[in-house]
Amino acid sequence: MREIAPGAVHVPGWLTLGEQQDLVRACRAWATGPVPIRHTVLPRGGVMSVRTVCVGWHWQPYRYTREAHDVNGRRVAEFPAWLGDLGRRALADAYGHPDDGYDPDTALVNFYDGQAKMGMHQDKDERSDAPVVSLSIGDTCLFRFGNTETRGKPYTDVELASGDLFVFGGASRFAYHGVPKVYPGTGDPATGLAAGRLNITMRMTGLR
Ligand SMILES: O=C(O)CCC(=O)C(=O)O
Ligand SMILES: [Fe+2]
Repeated sequence: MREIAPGAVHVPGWLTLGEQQDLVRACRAWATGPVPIRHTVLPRGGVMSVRTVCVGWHWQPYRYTREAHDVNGRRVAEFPAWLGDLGRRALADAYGHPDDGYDPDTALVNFYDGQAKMGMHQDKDERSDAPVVSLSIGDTCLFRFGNTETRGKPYTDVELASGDLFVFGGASRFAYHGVPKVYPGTGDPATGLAAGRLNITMRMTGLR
């Protein structure tokens, strides 16, 4: 466990192998539908290198809706109760105190192949300042965690490996962060993911 910045905590190896296998299975099912996983298209036409499927609420830059209007118009899969339980347990373990009613209602499931990256950004489309809970499975990545003012320095580079938990809330909730690099071939195929990196972020949208 390491505090990267106030409210930002990295917990290496938080998920068991069995939990990682269960999450890989769940993400595989979500990736097929009702809204299939896809490369998100940005408003100015750019295409994200990461592939994303959403649960609970659909994120499309830069808002949440129930239906995936930029994919097939269908309503995304329900956010399952077990995932909320996992999110509360994650938060309690990362912060070392009970979760004060953390109730995530959306998860963004990102799949990175060996070339995929994510630029520095803030998670700020939620109407809530509740923490973001991030779980990583598969290949290790370089995760850059910065500050709330600018995309640039100061930032801290952290390696997120399979099973790692990262929580950012409080003073770090709106910090810029990104994934400059994935290290292909570093994951354990026993998770069920033969290649690439899976990242699941749970959030509270504040919507209803
Ligand atoms: O892949 C990660 O570790 C971060 C993903 C992320 O920042 C996001 O989905 O907003
Ligand atoms: Fe993010």
